[in-house]
Amino acid sequence: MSNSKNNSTPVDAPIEIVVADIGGTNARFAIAKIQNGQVVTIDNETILKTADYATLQLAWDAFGQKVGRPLPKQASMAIACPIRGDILKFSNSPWIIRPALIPQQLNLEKLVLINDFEAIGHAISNCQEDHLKHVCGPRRKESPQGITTVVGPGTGLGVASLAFDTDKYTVIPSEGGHSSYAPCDNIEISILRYLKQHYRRVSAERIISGPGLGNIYDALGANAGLPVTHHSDSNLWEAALKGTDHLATAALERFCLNLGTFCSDMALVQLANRVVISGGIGLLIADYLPHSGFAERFVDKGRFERMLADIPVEILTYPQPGLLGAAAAFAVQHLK
Ligand SMILES: Nc1ncnc2c1ncn2[C@@H]1O[C@H](COP(=O)(O)OP(=O)(O)OP(=O)(O)O)[C@@H](O)[C@H]1O
Repeated sequence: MSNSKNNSTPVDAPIEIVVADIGGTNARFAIAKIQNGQVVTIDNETILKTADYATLQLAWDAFGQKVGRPLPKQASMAIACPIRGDILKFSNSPWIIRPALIPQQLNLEKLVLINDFEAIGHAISNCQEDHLKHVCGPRRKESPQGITTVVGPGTGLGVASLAFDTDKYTVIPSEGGHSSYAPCDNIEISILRYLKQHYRRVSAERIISGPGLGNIYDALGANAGLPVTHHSDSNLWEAALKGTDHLATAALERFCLNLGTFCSDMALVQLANRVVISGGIGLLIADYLPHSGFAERFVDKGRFERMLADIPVEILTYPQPGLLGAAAAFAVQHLK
């Protein structure tokens, strides 16, 4: 399961914890076993729709019923919002979390709360190499050192950086997905113009996310004078990837171009020497992206083109990285 960088010699008794990855669309739960600072197993994986539950507590209870035995009294939760202040509000879901009340509400003795993208950072550091698929740039031959930029389109657009120092790593969360959308050509300027009619401010997340494909599709349609609007994100993604709707496929190609620009923008900001793409959408486009215009856009940075051409870009294909990352974050803290 893990090739964690933590070296611990004593043999601890294994402990079981609940791990959760709470996004804007999905609330994922599982039971993880941890021993000697390593994630040993992750079982009972359950994916619930956040929209089906009024609160985190109700979703937690539904998970408990599915497991069918009392849940462990320790938990690690990755949450799609900044972990700051007395009240945590999601950008893309009506759930509200009061960290001080959770232990009592969920009958917990120990709780670790981390940003969902911080969890992805831990997952990247703890997954096996075969869960990292090469997209473009040189193929990495050695363990990463220095800074890895992590970009994850899902319901929103997560961004973090991972700082590796010999056998240790630090995850630095950010809210980079809310930086302003930067159009690169006339088509993208027309997409920005269209979206400005609907949003006071157009952040990168409005384009580079699951719902972003719908925004691009509607904008391309409106700009071409076509009477089209999309109705369901999942149908649109399916049509785009299968090639059954040529406008959806054009929107997907534009999505990949914008993802390329955004990834290299973030790599420059963080002075990274590696980029990893994650998120539900990363997984969805893992086979499409290497054959799209992504790579060309990634290096299209004027005087910095050669620097970007030397950066390997990979996609994290581990199926539930938020759960692995939440478990790994708990394991790191448990060792301290
Ligand atoms: N078949 C599908 N089912 C659900 N969502 C889909 C599907 N296909 C594409 N999508 C898009 O993917 C998004 C969900 O992505 P993901 O699975 O990463 O969710 P999440 O973890 O809740 O997101 P986040 O962590 O960014 O809040 C949806 O908002 C939707 O736009």
